[in-house]
Amino acid sequence: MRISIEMTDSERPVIAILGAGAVGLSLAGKLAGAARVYVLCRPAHADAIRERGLLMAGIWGDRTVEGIACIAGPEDLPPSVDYIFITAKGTGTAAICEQFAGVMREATVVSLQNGIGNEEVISRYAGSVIGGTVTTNFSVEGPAQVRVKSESGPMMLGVWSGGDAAAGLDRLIGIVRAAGIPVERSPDIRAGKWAKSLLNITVNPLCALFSVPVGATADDRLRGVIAHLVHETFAVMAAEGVRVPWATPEAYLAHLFGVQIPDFAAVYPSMYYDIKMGRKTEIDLLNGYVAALGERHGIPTPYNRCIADLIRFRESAGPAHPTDEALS
Ligand SMILES: NC(=O)c1ccc[n+]([C@@H]2O[C@H](COP(=O)([O-])OP(=O)(O)OC[C@H]3O[C@@H](n4cnc5c(N)ncnc54)[C@H](O)[C@@H]3O)[C@@H](O)[C@H]2O)c1
Ligand SMILES: CC(C)(CO)[C@@H](O)C(=O)[O-]
Repeated sequence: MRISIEMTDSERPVIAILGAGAVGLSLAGKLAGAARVYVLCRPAHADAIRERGLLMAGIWGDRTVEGIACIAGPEDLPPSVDYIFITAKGTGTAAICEQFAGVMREATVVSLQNGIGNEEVISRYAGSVIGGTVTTNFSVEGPAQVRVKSESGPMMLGVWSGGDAAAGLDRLIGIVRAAGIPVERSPDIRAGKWAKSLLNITVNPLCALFSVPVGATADDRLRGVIAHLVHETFAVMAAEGVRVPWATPEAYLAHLFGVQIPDFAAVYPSMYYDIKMGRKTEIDLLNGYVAALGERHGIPTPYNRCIADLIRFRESAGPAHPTDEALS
């Protein structure tokens, strides 16, 4: 299927997507059906988008999307932007906020990033902040070429901070839904970020350390480690007053092994690609975050601390495989 987007339609909302990787490019491909989309792209993706459009494959549809505008900085954006999505890794949030600080002051900024702490950083720059989670697997297959492989729930969006966030959220949910992305309103997005992080705290580092897909973490020899990671995280969440949809660690473990791991069995999580490409991971926003909070509350978190240290060591050892720097 070939989709052309009419870019002269001034009625369409204007959306900027900052970070054109697996999530950002896939989001751009879908949102282009309902909005004027501007994407902050590295040159390899920008050149390919200008030359032949964005190639999408997988469960969000097979298509070539034209009409996406690639930008190199805030100066390339139109004067008024309705929403800014941040889809860079958490390691790049502060730098992107600095670069786009002028535009963010007036905009509603949405984070779809994994881990805890991004919205706090964004709130220091943005007029309004919407927190988000996306429990879907995306990967970059080549320049401006993405595949959406599996999904285990809708995108969740909820008010984080700022006076205009509530009104902006209703409109945004309408736009995302019109674009064909499953999305729901989160009544408590702070808890929602923790709920999503449970999956990333358990499977992401193990898959990254051992170069295995998500399904491999159901191995009997890893289940005990995962159970400790979950118990520690629940203790820290309780101390923080965070209430996730599962009342006990056991209830979440049943969901993890019964639903989420089977849903993502064949795919590799984002941290696996970071290690493969020799990039810094989001471990400080996941297991490292749990360990740091545990220390503050006097809660022992030896499993999360150990996993965080193993990942930090693995990061310092460089790429796992030859890397295509142009796409990183
Ligand atoms: N990949 C997934 O399946 C998945 C699913 C759910 C959530 N997430 C989360 O979404 C976020 C994005 O993940 P991803 O897998 O798309 O990462 P990614 O590394 O594929 O993409 C991020 C992109 O942002 C770009 N970028 C970062 N800073 C930039 C800057 N200052 N200027 C220009 N470009 C910049 C990088 O070059 C990279 O291409 C992460 O927080 C991740 O944990 C990923
Ligand atoms: C859902 C998930 C584990 C699957 O890719 C994703 O959050 C990721 O890759 O980090």
